[in-house]
Amino acid sequence: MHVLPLRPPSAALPQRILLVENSRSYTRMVAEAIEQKLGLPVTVAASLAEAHDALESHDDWFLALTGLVLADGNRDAVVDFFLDRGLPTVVVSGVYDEDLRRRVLRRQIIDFVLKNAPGSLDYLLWLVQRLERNRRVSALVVDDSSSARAYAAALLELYGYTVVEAADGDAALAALEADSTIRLAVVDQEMPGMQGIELARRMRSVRTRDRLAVIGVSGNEDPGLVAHFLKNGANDFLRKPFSREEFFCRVSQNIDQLELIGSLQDLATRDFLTGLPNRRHFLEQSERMLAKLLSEGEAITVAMLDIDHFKHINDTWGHDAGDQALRAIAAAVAGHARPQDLVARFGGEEFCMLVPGLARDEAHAYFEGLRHRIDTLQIMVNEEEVRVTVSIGITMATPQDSLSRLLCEADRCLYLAKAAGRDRVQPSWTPAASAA
Ligand SMILES: Nc1nc2c(ncn2[C@@H]2O[C@H](COP(=O)(O)OP(=O)(O)OP(=O)(O)O)[C@@H](O)[C@H]2O)c(=O)[nH]1
Repeated sequence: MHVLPLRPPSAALPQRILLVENSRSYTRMVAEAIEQKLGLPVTVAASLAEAHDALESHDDWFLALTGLVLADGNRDAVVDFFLDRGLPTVVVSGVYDEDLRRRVLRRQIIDFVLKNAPGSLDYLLWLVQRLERNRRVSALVVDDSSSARAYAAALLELYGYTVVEAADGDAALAALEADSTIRLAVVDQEMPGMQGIELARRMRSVRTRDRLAVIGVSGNEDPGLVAHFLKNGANDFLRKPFSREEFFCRVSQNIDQLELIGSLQDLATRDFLTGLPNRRHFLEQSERMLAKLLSEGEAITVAMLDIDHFKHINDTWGHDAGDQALRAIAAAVAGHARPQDLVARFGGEEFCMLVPGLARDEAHAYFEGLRHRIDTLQIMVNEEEVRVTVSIGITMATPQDSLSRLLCEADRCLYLAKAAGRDRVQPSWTPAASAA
């Protein structure tokens, strides 16, 4: 089904955050903000002893946020406590001390956040969300130097990314082709064979800017290098040697941008209520798919589906119940569709589908199956079961067909299905006796 990829459910990954601080007002504020704005569970502890008990009582830890001065330990003892347990850790400190900051960041601590600085809570929330999401992002590190590769890979892993390494351009292109989850590539310029700029150009020809961020890296002082990288498709550039903070900022900014593009694309192409592709997206996709399938001589069925007496559901159980029914039916439509089918919420209570590769009888049976699937849906509203039925009009493309004629014809059949009593599939042809 050509539904845009939904983000994999977060629930599959550990979500719990341990917040360790002796100031109750601070822990309350941070815990509330994380739970309400990010929807992640927070457990609060005021000492290492309480942190120990908390860690024992759950097994779904994702991150620790900790102060450095606690009743039963401070500074290195606190850092050791979390690092010994292998828990990704962010230090939240009440005092600005540059030596301390540097010392802490030399350890495997993710970040050092100043507690009372302006904007610090917003930064902390952004950081937690970024780290949470990074776990679903793969990053490719391309460098012929194994030590440089290991350095960048270790930093990316510290920030939660899944890392794929490549020692040259060809291996990088092969990795990119094999793994569609790679969203970020950190590419060194000075490599034998294909250099970084050429690799950036070739990567860009196979992955557009909305799907992959490329960061060029080089120790070369050549002043033209940055522009050269950017003109060849890189999004950003880092000069070696870079600090881990600079690295993290650049990487995060690029991934943030990629996500922003993704959510704008979602807004433009998805129906907000049901998550299905919207009418405009369906029409664009279908035009392209129809032309291709017709040229290949493939059978194509177009269907319009409308919920029966939907006004009655709204009037009887309320608009929210109507919305719930719409979501349930959308999920049934999406669940019935095969990977090659196009589906959309076409308007109010109307859905549309383009289904390739089925002969008349098969198409009829396919939509009968969908009608039955919706008939048997159990939609619970205020502990009451609401049943819904749908009417479906279907038609098949002829060799020179147009999308607008197919949609009109499916709509005409839908009207006939309604007129004949609803809860039925009405083909534009006379079904063989054994069909459906
Ligand atoms: N809850 C909810 N209702 C919607 C939405 N979009 C459209 N509707 C309602 O859908 C109903 C459509 O009603 P009608 O076009 O009269 O059709 P119907 O009641 O389904 O009757 P038939 O199609 O003739 O079986 C109207 O009451 C709209 O307000 C929506 O997003 N949410």
